[in-house]
Amino acid sequence: MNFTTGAKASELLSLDHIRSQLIRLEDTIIFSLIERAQFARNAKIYEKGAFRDIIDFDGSWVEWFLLETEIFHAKARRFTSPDEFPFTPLERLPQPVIPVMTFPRLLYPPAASKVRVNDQILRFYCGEIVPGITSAADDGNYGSAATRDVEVLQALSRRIHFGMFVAESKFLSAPHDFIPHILSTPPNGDALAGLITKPEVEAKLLVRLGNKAKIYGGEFDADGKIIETSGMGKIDVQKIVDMYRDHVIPLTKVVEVEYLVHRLDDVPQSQIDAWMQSRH
Ligand SMILES: C=C(O[C@@H]1C=C(C(=O)O)C=C[C@H]1O)C(=O)O
Repeated sequence: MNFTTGAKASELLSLDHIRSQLIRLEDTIIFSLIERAQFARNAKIYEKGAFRDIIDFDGSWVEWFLLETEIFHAKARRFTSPDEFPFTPLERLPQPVIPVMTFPRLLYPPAASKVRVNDQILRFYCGEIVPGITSAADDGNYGSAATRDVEVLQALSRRIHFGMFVAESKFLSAPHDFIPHILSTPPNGDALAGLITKPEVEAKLLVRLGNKAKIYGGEFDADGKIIETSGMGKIDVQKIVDMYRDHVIPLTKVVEVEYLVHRLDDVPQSQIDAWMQSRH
């Protein structure tokens, strides 16, 4: 999200604006997956310790790429942006080498600081998505494949953690709907999930995603004439749709609910009372 346009927090937190950002992120994720699908699975790059003798690192080749990439990006202040959530623990990342920009405060920090699902993203992407979009071979392109993996992982992380902005937007639109379920003991996660779930939005997304993937994966001849529109020449389009249905959307909703569960942490009772009064 571009936070430096001078737009007001209320504009940045409008649900329509946030959803437009999610739609734009579909393009990034589809193209990044198409790029990864160019290379073989190269299963060795996901095995922890497989390159230990070469890189002196106990994790996988891809996890090493992720660490080194995020260390470099941290120097360029990437992770001071409100919608960036590194896979690498913050304490392992260096400080920016350029002055940090100021951003409008959109999320509620005591809630936002408690929601991180990058481990789940890494697990489903490496374990299920890569095998679904690559040939079960080893072409030796370990650097190229890992570079594309990092791009997909970072885009998926932004997309899924965007659920916090969605949750904040929905909360501020009707706090009285959410507060009783947040304050119940234990918090009523199912009720919160029911409030944030919009089946019609999800259904439209999956149709749009499939159509985009077919077009983006299409083939053109030397004269620019379209010769293939199934998208299957570059990637198994259905795997992209399945990824959103089975992982991206469900994990985004987990982020929304987890954020809401902590949305009243340290909030003064007077503010909660005022929100409850606002329902009239
Ligand atoms: C992101 C939203 O919240 C939920 C999650 C969605 C998703 O991950 O695509 C879509 C609709 C909702 O069920 C939203 O309402 O736009």
